[in-house]
Amino acid sequence: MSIYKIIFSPTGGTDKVANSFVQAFGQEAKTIDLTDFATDFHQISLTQEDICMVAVPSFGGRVPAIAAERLEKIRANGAKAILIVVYGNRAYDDTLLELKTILRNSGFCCVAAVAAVAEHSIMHRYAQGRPDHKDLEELSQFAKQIRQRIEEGRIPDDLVLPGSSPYREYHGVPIKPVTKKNCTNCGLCAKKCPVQAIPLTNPSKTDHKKCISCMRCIGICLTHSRSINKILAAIAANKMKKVAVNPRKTNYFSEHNCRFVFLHSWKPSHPMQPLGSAKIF
Ligand SMILES: Cc1cc2nc3c(=O)[nH]c(=O)nc-3n(C[C@H](O)[C@H](O)[C@H](O)COP(=O)(O)O)c2cc1C
Repeated sequence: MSIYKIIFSPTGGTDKVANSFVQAFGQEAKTIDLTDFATDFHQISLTQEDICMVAVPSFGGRVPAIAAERLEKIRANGAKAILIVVYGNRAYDDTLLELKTILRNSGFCCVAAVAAVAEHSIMHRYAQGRPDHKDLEELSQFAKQIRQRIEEGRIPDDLVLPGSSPYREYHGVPIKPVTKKNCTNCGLCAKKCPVQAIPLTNPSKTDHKKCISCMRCIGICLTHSRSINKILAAIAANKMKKVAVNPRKTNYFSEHNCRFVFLHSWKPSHPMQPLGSAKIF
């Protein structure tokens, strides 16, 4: 039996949440990086004994299309999946439901799910500093309970998750990173761009049609040479104010026919709120 972290985390927020799960399983995990365009995902074949934490951010209330495309290529052969969706305090809409559908089609057995909050990777004023230590402690408690359930063979035949189909429409956001004059053409952003939108030798020629605005190139640039239009970002952030400003709590799902499972030893660190909806993302 192997533990896998199957992850799409352009700027690291999703990874923080996934790691708290992986650690709670107390066994070293193998990483399958869904941002890596060079991996042949068709070659990945798992077994029924394997346990996988599958973690993606919510982009526009959906699974990022490129992550979905790569997940669909994996042959799971009944491997168990714990679904982890991370969002920037607006809403995750249909992301969990979509992820479940993708994973089931790839042959995963969906055991449990979580929707957690991390700092918004475009509008950093939302969910700043999250996941915080309370979030991570809660997540780790939940992960330990799920590990125990798996050991005892208590696996739901159908994990009931929020969301509806047809899924929320998402056509990307108009905020695209650009290159500043101090760029050294080192090529790191091109090598790490999940969708190969940046040419290796000329980052200023970024293909905005391919770009998914994931913000990875900004986060990893050693010379801080990539940025987004701050005015556009501020306008978008203001539009989201009503739905994203109050801290949301983590949602946990682990039982057949049960929407939110509150564990007895578990207390929410952030107030309950209805899922928000905003016109942008
Ligand atoms: C293009 C894009 C779209 C996003 N859409 C949403 C959204 O619909 N709802 C939300 O709450 N957060 C949204 N976010 C915020 C991310 O889900 C959140 O910041 C997440 O932690 C990013 O994952 P990462 O740090 O692993 O890259 C979006 C971020 C990006 C870059």
